[in-house]
Amino acid sequence: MMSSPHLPLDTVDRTLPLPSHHKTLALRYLTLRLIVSLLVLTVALIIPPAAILTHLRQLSGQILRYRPFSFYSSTRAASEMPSPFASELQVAQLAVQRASILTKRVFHEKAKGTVDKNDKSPVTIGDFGAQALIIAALQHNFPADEIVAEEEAAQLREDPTLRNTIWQLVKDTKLEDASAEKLLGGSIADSDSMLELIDLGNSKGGANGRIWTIDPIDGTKGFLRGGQYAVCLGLMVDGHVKVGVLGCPNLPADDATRLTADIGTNQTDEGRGVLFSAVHSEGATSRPLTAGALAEPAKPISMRPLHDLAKATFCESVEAGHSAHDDQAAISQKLGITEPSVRMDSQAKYGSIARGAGDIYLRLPVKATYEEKIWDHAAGDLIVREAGGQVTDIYGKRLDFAVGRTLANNKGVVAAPAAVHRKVLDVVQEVLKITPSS
Ligand SMILES: Nc1ncnc2c1ncn2[C@@H]1O[C@H](COP(=O)(O)O)[C@@H](O)[C@H]1OP(=O)(O)O
Repeated sequence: MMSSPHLPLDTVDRTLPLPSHHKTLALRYLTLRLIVSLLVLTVALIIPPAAILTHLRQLSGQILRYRPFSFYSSTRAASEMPSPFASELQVAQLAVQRASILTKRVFHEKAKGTVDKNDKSPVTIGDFGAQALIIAALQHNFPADEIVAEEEAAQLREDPTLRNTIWQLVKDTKLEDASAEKLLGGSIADSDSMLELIDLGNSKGGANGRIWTIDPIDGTKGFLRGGQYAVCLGLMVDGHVKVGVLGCPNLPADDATRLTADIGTNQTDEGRGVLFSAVHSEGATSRPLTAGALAEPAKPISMRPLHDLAKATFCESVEAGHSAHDDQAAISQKLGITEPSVRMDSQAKYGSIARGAGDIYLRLPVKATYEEKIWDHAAGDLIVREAGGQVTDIYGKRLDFAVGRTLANNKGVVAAPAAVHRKVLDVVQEVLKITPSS
């Protein structure tokens, strides 16, 4: 009987002898299968199945995370799934790094010792310049995203001299790494484009979609005196902060440096500059904010475990008009803290407690009507929470970034390690006479 490709398999006559070259092929095939089976058995006996799975996950993660940039360095362990915000984090870090370079130039060229400290023009120049550079990077990479930023360009449209001063700085400020600079979109085309970019920061904010928050120079007084200030960038998705980056050019680069006072006032740049970052559910990190910052691996940071609240270091604003120093002193005393508070400007306070250089940050309201701005808190709030902290307002509510350009649903800020936050909040409420119903 002839076998036919159209016959069902079980009708083929298997008793027919195979041609000899078929026999050789069959023999080779069986030998190969035997060798493969033996290999699989050996591997399975030596390496536990979980390890094989982990290896496969690592391999797929590495392939998915591959970026053709030499400076790219993810903070996630290789065994984890790729971060959904990897490119946002990378762009945000580089954008903050580039803007920080501009602010340092402004300080050294236009502020340091040369002007009356009442002259706010270095702040204006640094603010507009840093905002333009950050928005240019965001616009290049995520053109559909909205932006809530502090500055608008109307003042520059009326002042050609100021506009030109800023443009000269903006067009000359670049990252050292050419591929990183290219990733951010390179130079802005001209000064008109710069003004248009600055004005893109006019989103109303809210609970829907992707919205970036920018404070180009947070802590203007600190910036002017050569003390603490921060370049702040956060990404919110549907009202929740997912990525936060803080460039703190004047904080000590070494995470282990404990807070004493406004460290770094008018010192050189040597050993200073930190880039704090956090991605929701992925932890917080720090790395030196040097020119080639992202070449350095990011180090995970965490809040200091506080076994004895009396030994806490608490920090607060320098400006008495920004937070109630007297209430904060009373709280500190009730907690048994004997060390004086550490006063510093800007969101550098959030970064400092997140890396365990300090422990508690209190920002108790001075004016009942003041609404905190989302760009003053978005990045810092995420960085502290991802480092093991809790951040609430004085009523114990999480900061609500979903209601517009301000934190209209919150009053004040209480940030502390999660394990002791409730205790700190109890004392805050006792001193402020807040009852659960108030
Ligand atoms: N009455 C106030 N209460 C709280 N924060 C304020 C008040 N007035 C201004 N600020 C904000 O404090 C921030 C600086 O905080 P810090 O004291 O921690 O450095 C500034 O961005 C400033 O916002 P703005 O730029 O709108 O004036």
